[in-house]
Amino acid sequence: MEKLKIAGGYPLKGTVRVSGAKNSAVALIPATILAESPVTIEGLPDISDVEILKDLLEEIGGTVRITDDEMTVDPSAMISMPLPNGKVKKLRASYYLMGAMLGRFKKAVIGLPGGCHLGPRPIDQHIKGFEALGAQITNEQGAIYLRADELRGARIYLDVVSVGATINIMLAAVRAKGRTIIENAAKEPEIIDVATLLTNMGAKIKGAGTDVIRIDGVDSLHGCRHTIIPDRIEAGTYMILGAAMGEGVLIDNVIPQHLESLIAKLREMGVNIESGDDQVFVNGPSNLKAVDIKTLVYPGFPTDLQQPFTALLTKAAGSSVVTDTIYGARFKHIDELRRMNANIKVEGRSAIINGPIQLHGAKVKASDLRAGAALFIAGLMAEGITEVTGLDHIDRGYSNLVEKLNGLGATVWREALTQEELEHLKNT
Ligand SMILES: CC(=O)N[C@H]1[C@@H](OP(=O)(O)OP(=O)(O)OC[C@H]2O[C@@H](n3ccc(=O)[nH]c3=O)[C@H](O)[C@@H]2O)O[C@H](CO)[C@@H](O)[C@@H]1O
Ligand SMILES: C=C(OP(=O)(O)O)C(=O)O
Repeated sequence: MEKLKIAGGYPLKGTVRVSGAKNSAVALIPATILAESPVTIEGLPDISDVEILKDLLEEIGGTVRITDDEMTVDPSAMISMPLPNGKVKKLRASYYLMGAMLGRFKKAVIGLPGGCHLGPRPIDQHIKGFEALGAQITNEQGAIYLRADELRGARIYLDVVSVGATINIMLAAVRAKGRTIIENAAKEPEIIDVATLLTNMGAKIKGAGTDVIRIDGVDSLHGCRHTIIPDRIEAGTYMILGAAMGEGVLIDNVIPQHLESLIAKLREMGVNIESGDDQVFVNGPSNLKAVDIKTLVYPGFPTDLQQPFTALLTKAAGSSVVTDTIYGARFKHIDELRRMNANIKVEGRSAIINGPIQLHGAKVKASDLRAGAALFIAGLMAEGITEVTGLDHIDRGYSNLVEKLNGLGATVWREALTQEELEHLKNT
């Protein structure tokens, strides 16, 4: 096990290239199960979630080849192997194996997913959707058993706007008989990306990216080649970093329209942002103004950028309020930021940040992926050395982090944990 060491307080400058989107990749890879011939996905990020999904596809009989950032999956010999335990618990998106395997094999056994601990993360809307399509579902000792004699199209209204449920229902419905209509669907760009792949595989989907998606089931799907969209959360993380410490940071391979809510908030703080077709230039001024943010479903401010943004707000003059309406308990990074001298209070679903404060280097632990992002940003803002443990979380979502940060002029490196640190981590 390793920790990330950061020598903070130095300005950052230069260009950073954004990788393919984690939250697309983790749905596109399971979607390949639905095809009857090889599917190639280009531009995949080098993250552990992708590695684990590759292993899971191999466990069910797929042949997977990875070269550079391209993955080719031959799904022809796959079978509906039960996956009640093991790697499915290491990531959230293993739930997409349910929709994809139900669509192709009409049966699946998948353990309940893992992923970031952000408070309760039920999957009742996924189950409701599968049941509406005609599946019988039971939960036996933490594994979901799904079976259907036949999947039939249905009208499904989601009680909560859910990215995962929208994609999972789409995955099953492309192989159902007749028309499925998903109402109150999520509108995140990753949903459009998955719908684009499925359409290229021969599926009939209309309305992805709006709150009503219509799917006409087909008898079979075929292989194709697909290029993944850029990761708006990774791009947003580097924009926040550019605002905090940048003396001119160019973020390359980004779709600026995916980040309008973040761009608006950064401009409100006084950050200078210029956006082009697929690039955003960020220049962080020395004086930042406090702002309030409220996370919302897309196109609102993304919950996945709430934690990194909180780190930036420690530098802003005045009092800022951050409210997370999606995950009311997504504040595990706050105690760690306090260790670094931040002045933050948590009240219910909100964090109140008082600034400006000069952060100090400290030993901190990432409790989840974006808490990790908040901490490496804080480490780069702080005076002195910061050590971040919990890198397994950060490695789920940030491709080549050390190389990208050092490419901007940071001094960041990974170091093996000492025996004493390993013991301490086990006990906390
Ligand atoms: C792999 C992936 O894409 N992860 C993203 C996805 O997670 P994920 O798809 O799991 O998140 P959802 O959009 O489903 O969750 C949104 C809200 O709905 C609730 N809910 C969800 C499903 C359900 O069946 N019942 C229910 O009550 C959740 O607890 C949460 O409060 O969207 C989240 C919200 O943008 C992001 O933080 C995650 O990065
Ligand atoms: C919460 C996240 O991921 P996951 O849903 O995969 O846990 C995230 O990417 O910030």
